[in-house]
Amino acid sequence: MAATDPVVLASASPRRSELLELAGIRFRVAPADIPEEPMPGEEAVEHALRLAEEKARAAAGREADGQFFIGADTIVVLDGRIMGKPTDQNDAVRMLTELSGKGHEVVTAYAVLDKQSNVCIKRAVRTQVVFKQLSEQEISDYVKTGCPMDKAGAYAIQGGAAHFVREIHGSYTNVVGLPTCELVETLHTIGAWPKEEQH
Ligand SMILES: Cc1cn([C@H]2C[C@H](O)[C@@H](COP(=O)(O)OP(=O)(O)OP(=O)(O)O)O2)c(=O)[nH]c1=O
Repeated sequence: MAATDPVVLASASPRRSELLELAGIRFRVAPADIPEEPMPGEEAVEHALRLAEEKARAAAGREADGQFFIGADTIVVLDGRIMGKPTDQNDAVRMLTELSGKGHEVVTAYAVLDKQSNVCIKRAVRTQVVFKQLSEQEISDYVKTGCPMDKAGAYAIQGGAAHFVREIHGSYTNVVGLPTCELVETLHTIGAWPKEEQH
C-alpha cells in the first residue's frame, strides 16, 4: 500500500475532522464505537491513551482498506479526577460548577496505528485551562444551548464557552480534540504523510 493513501480517522467527532482538514491531511472517516468507562484504578493519561489505541485498533480491525489509523480521546482532568462527557443536563451543570473559577487540565491522547507493521505510536498532550468564576445563570444559559452534551468536561472552548476561559497554557487544538502540531509530527515519523504532501 502506498504511503500516500488517505489515513483513516477512527472518530465520529466533527471537531477532529475539521482539525485534520485544517492541517491539510488527506483522510477518510471510520468511527469506532467503544465503551469509554475508566477501568478501576486507571489514571487519567493512561485511560486516554488506552481509549485512543482501542479506537484505532477497532477501526483497523473492521475496515478492509487503509494502512494508517488514528484514534483519539479527550478528557478533562480536575484534581486528578477524569471528567468525560456529561450524562445529562444536570451532570453538565455539576461539571461546569466544579470547573468554575479554577484551573484544570485537558488531555488528548492519540494513537497512530500502522496496520501493516502493527507499529502503534501513542502520545498524550496536556493543556492547562483556567476558567473565570461562572455565575449560576451563565452555567444554566450555556447548558440550555445543548452544546455541552457531547463534550468532555461539558464545554467547548471553540464554541459558547470560549469566554469562560481566562488562561490557556499549551496547545489550543488539543482542547478542541486533536493536538495537530504533535499529530502531524507523528504522521511524518510513522510514514503516513510524506512531507511533500504538505499544503
Ligand atoms: C474540552 C473540549 C472537548 N471537546 C470535545 C472533543 C471530543 O469530540 C469530545 C470528547 O469526547 P471523545 O470521547 O474524546 O470523542 P468523541 O466521542 O466526540 O469522538 P470519537 O470517540 O468518535 O473520536 O469533547 C470540544 O469539542 N471542545 C472542548 O473545548
